[in-house]
Parts: sequence; structure tokens; C-alpha cells
Amino acid sequence: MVVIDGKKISAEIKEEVKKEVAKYKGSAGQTPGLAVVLVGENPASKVYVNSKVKSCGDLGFYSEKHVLDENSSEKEVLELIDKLNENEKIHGILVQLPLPKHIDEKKVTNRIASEKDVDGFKPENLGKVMIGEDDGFKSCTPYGVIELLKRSGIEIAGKDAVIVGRSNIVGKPLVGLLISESATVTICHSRTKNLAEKTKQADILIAAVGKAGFIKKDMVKEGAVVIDVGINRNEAGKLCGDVEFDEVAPMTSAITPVPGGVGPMTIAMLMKNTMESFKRSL
Ligand SMILES: Nc1nc(=O)c2c([nH]1)NC[C@@H]1CN(c3ccc(C(=O)N[C@@H](CCC(=O)O)C(=O)O)cc3)C=[N+]21
Repeated sequence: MVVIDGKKISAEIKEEVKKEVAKYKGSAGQTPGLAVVLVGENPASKVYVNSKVKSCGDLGFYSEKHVLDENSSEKEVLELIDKLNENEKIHGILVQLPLPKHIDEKKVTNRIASEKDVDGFKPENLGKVMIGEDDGFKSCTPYGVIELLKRSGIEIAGKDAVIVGRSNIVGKPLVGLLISESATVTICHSRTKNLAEKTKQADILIAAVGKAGFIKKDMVKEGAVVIDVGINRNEAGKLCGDVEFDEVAPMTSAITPVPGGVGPMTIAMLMKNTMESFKRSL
């Protein structure tokens, strides 16, 4: 059994992007730029936003952090996005979710110019993932899952992949990406009948449920690869995944831990998408 080191693989990807950034700086004097927008005081969001801004600094990106008051109106947020859409120094715009309840998340994310939607949240970008077109942006977490598998030498073609969770930002884009890699894909959710029967079919099992310890050993096939997308906090406030790691890990051929698995990959792929956006803008 291998514990897949997402921290190490994400560091490799960031190193590759950093080298590329340096190359462009030498010639044209241009730099990829990411704008991160945070509305309100959600403590977890603050931590994530700061780690994204820090990654920008590490890689030599230009970055802007826009912090708006919790009580900002939807109109103010939309106006900021309009300005960032026009700003030539900015190649990627990330509005940290969740937004305060009085603001329509869909309306806000859809206002981001498609060519700056480095989260890959817009319908157009999800659509491109589904039809296998490569000139959009893949949603960062699913993109990170695929990179983790590939860079760990795990074959995807012809494998039975089972995803638990049907969100627009993880489960659904994963369907498109895994099909493009020639996996046979099953997607399960809260209304799925005989869930364990289906998850036990998986050569590659991807948990994106959002419930701590949801995947137990009687749901996993011996020798499967298990990818844990969950980020939950247990009663003690400790970060934990959707998989009951201690009992499941010994029966797998490879598994990702939480923390140190998919999470760091999400940020690495955000950087990669922003780099890609910058290159397309030249
Ligand atoms: N517009 C938008 N885009 C996002 O990509 C987005 C978002 N909103 N809102 C919140 C979620 C969550 N998310 C994570 C990114 C990295 C880690 C990560 O690096 N986790 C580390 C541990 C971090 C810790 O210790 O708290 C790990 O798993 O090892 C986790 C979660 C991005 N999100």
C-alpha cells in the first residue's frame, strides 16, 4: 500500500510553473496575475485565501487580494469583478466561496470573464470539460485528482472509477475528466441504492461527499485506489477526509491522506490554470 504524497506532487507542479514564470519574466517582462476576492470574515476562507496569495509570491506571480466587508452588497462585488475583468495585469479571478448568504454565488461566479475563470466554475468551462475541449479551464480539485493519479503511475484507462458525490465543482467535472482518460465511470450520491455494492466495484474510488469517515472498509474492494476529496473537521476540530483512513488504507493499493493529499493539489492546479491563462493572453 502506498500513501500518495499530495504535498510532494503539488510542490513538483508548483516548481514547474515557477520555472515557466521565470522564463517569461526574462523576455517580455510579463507576469501571470491572480486576483483573489474574499467577502466577509469566514476564518477558514481567510486561511485558504492567504495560502493562495502566498503561493503566488512563491511562484513569482503578480497577485491582488481584495477583502470586502461582510455587509458588502452584491452590486459592489459585481463591480469589483467587472474591474478585474478589464484589468490586463490579471489573468485569473478567484472569488472565495462560500459568499455571505445575501449574495448570489452563481451570479457572482458567472460574472467572471470565461477566460479568467481559473476555478473552472462557469458552465462554459464545465461544458468544455464534458466535451473534452482543452481551451477552457478544468475545475482545480478534479484536475488535481487526475494529476495525482497520473503522477503516481496509476493507470486510468479501462478502469472502473466510482465517484461518490455529484457536486458541480468536483463530482460532475470528474465524470468528464475520467471519461476522457478512458475510465468507465459511475457516479453515486445520497439517493443511490446499494451504495456499498457499487463502491466495491471500483478500481479507483473517489470520495467527495463532505462527511467525515463516510467510506468504511466494507465499501472498498481489496487492492483499490482510494482518493479522498473530503475536507471535514471532526469533533476535536481536526481536519479529516471522507474515508475512514485507518481501517481502509491497509486494504488499498494506494490512498490519499487528509491533510496532505488532494487539498494541496487544488492550489497547485489553480496556479497552473492561471499560468495557462497568462500564456493564452500573450
Ligand atoms: N473559489 C473557490 N475556489 C476554491 O478552490 C475553493 C473555494 N472557493 N472555497 C473553499 C474550497 C476549499 N479549498 C481548499 C484548497 C486547499 C486545501 C488544502 O491545501 N488543504 C491542506 C490542509 C490545509 C489545512 O491544514 O487547513 C491539505 O489538505 O493538506 C483545502 C481546501 C479550495 N476551495
